[in-house]
Amino acid sequence: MKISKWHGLGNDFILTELSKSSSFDIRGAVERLCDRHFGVGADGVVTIRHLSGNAFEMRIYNADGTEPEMCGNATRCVGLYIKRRMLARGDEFELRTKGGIVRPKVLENGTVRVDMGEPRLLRGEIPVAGNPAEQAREVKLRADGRDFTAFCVSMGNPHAVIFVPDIEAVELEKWGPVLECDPQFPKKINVEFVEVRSPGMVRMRVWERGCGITMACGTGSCATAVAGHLSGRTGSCVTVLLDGGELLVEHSAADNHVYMTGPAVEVFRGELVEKI
Ligand SMILES: N[C@@H](CCC[C@H](N)C(=O)O)C(=O)O
Repeated sequence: MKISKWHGLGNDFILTELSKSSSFDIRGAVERLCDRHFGVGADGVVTIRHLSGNAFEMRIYNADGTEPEMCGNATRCVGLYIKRRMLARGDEFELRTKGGIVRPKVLENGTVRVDMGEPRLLRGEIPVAGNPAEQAREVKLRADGRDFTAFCVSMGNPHAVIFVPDIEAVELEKWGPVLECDPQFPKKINVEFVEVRSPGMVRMRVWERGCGITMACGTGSCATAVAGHLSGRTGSCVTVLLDGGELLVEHSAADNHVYMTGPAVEVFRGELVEKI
């Protein structure tokens, strides 16, 4: 099996391409592949399949083997993969995912801008317990004897954005796993702690569902930008400072879509020795 290793700001993936007719199911091997001692090592596995023209199917699996709906950093990696391998014409592609359709565009400087579509704000869409037709802007949470208020947003996958005065005081490894599994989130949730530095800049750290702490989260950055914008804490365009680097995210007033721009890096290409 041919693979390549990619990362978006240190959020790393094993990427493999499937043929149109392949019925190969990688799920059973994901945990082993992502193991940093006994496998290749990664936060997740991504498969892509060419459908037709510029349209591709993208699927993502977390390091624990679960299958989330969407992954922002992977969409940039897949965009650049398609362009480099010349799998389709031009610079703009359509990725069909379980969380909806997104459109990466490879820019002249090699970074990738992705149209991530519209954020979903209703409890029923995210999902968050409670009235499915209401928004979840002030969800009360508790972990380790502390109270938190989260602004929940789905970018195809679910996020709880928690604004804090001081990111350095956040005990991510302690609070993250508790909040991820709060019973108000029937599909669990990704947890972002965010310190607003200015209307155009935030510092964010993430606890990802199915992975734990990662160096960056693309969908989490988009959810953060939406929560910051709609709650009046930031403008519509923010630089998100992550452990692994920076993303630029715009929540457009013109079409209500979220646009994420940042790097994608191919680290190596290889072949798995073990048959999976
Ligand atoms: N790192 C990703 C998100 C990956 C999926 C997430 N762990 C989930 O379970 O929803 C990103 O860059 O968006």
